[in-house]
Amino acid sequence: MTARIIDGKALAEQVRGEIATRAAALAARGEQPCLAVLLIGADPASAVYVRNKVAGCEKAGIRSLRFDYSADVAPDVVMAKLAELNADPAVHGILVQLPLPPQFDEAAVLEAISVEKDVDGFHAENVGRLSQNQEAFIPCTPHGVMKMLESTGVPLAGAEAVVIGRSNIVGKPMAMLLTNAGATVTVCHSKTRDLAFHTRRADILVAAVGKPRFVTGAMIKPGAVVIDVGINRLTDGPDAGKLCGDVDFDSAAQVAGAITPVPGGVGPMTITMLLENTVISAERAARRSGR
Ligand SMILES: Nc1nc2c(c(=O)[nH]1)N[C@@H](CN(C=O)c1ccc(C(=O)N[C@@H](CCC(=O)O)C(=O)O)cc1)CN2
Repeated sequence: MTARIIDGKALAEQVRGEIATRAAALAARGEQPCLAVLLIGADPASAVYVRNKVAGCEKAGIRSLRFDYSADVAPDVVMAKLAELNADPAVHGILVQLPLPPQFDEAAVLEAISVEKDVDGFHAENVGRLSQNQEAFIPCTPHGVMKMLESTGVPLAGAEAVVIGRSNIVGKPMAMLLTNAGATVTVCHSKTRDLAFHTRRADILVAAVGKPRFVTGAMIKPGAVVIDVGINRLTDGPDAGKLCGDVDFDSAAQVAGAITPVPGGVGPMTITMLLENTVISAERAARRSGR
């Protein structure tokens, strides 16, 4: 079998077109969507992601505000900026790019963002709402994965889904979304005994481990949908300098029914869902002010 490729770049383009239409309609009603992005420190990957978020906003007709801080900035300075942005009615979305330097208490920073403007969906209240299947901002990467799964037409209700990874950003919200959609979900992680026993049972396999080419074809059920959330830069070997996922694409594509590539899979959908959450927040603000 050779798997069908789930093209995240193409899907992202299509969804971004719809987002731009919604943003233009809001602007015409006097509520131009606006996203504030805070980048702390000089992590090169974070700088790329923030640049891409700002560029994505511009293309979709979303205003963006960018605030850059040195790695040694005092947490109080960032907290004061968040309070200012929370109070600004022209700002609909606020995000702090992760990871943060060590002097920061990540949970405290994420909780300092207003729940209504938490377009990353990392605030504990949004996480709680998602776990109860209530309306909430959904974290962008797992939300993008759900859109990709929908695009394949694979039935989620009753499916066996296995998520490898239990991070707050991807693994846990991914498991909640799949559960809410009716899948039977197993969450595997570094302490899981006999990982392959679980992965080989999965109709839907989501890999978010952070280990290059960790999931091989031998660990995949024939015909499964394989979603690769990993983004790893290889440091040695013939592919040094290249990006790869957590899935060994070549062997996995021989077994899976459908698979996401890296790059060009889940990554582009992550930023797309951020843009959508910002537009949703602006639509709610417009409704509240009767526009
Ligand atoms: N505040 C947040 N911080 C982080 C998040 C997040 O959702 N919110 N997620 C990740 C990083 N991330 C977005 O911030 C992100 C990662 C990757 C991509 C992407 O488009 N990847 C491309 C490859 C890009 C490259 O060349 O490096 C791809 O997979 O095709 C977008 C966003 C951690 N921090």
